[in-house]
Amino acid sequence: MAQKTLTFVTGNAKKLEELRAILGTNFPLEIISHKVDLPELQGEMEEISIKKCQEAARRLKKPVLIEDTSLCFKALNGLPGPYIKWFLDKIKPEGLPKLLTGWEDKSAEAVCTFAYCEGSCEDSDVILFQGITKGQIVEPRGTRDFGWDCVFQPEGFNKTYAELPKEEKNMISHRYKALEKLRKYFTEKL
Ligand SMILES: O=P(O)(O)OP(=O)(O)OP(=O)(O)OC[C@H]1O[C@@H](n2cnc3c(O)ncnc32)[C@H](O)[C@@H]1O
Ligand SMILES: [Mg+2]
Repeated sequence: MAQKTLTFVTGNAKKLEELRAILGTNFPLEIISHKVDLPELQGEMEEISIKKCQEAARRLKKPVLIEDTSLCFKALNGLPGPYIKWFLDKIKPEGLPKLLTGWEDKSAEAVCTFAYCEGSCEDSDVILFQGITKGQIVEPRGTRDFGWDCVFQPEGFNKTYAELPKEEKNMISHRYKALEKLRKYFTEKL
């Protein structure tokens, strides 16, 4: 029998690459990707992910998985948070540590929220899987191939995400932690 599929809707090829590397072959569903840059409302992380998932389901008319990533600076009460994409776009990674110039506290949380919905997708039908990795915002170091990786140094490491080998990032990252919850859910369900 053909393997069941799960459609991951994202406009970001690096997210898809990490998801495939993290889930590997030890996952009961075949992942199909659908490249759409979905509109994102303003609000709290969870609310943004729920609405993004509902919009994906409305467009594709089948069960969908989406993901939204935030980078939350403690000194700024959680900002840029879900708006990190636009900060990065305008001020580039080197601008991010500058936002914290006036603060001694450079701590931040990388938060990944996957949202899955299967059927009618009322708010209560959307299931969330969240992973958080704590770290520090530092001057850019390492490769520049993925977002803010070069300015985020995870707790317990002296390398930024961008300096760590991909396999190592994928063993400790916010995305890994969220995907472990998702894996558990689908492994038990199927
Ligand atoms: O289509 P979607 O899935 O929304 O993809 P996106 O690129 O728009 O992603 P988000 O809306 O979640 O915005 C998150 C921003 O953070 C970046 N990002 C996401 N995960 C990252 C990671 O693990 N390391 C570094 N940057 C990351 C990403 O490139 C965006 O600029
Ligand atoms: Mg987006």
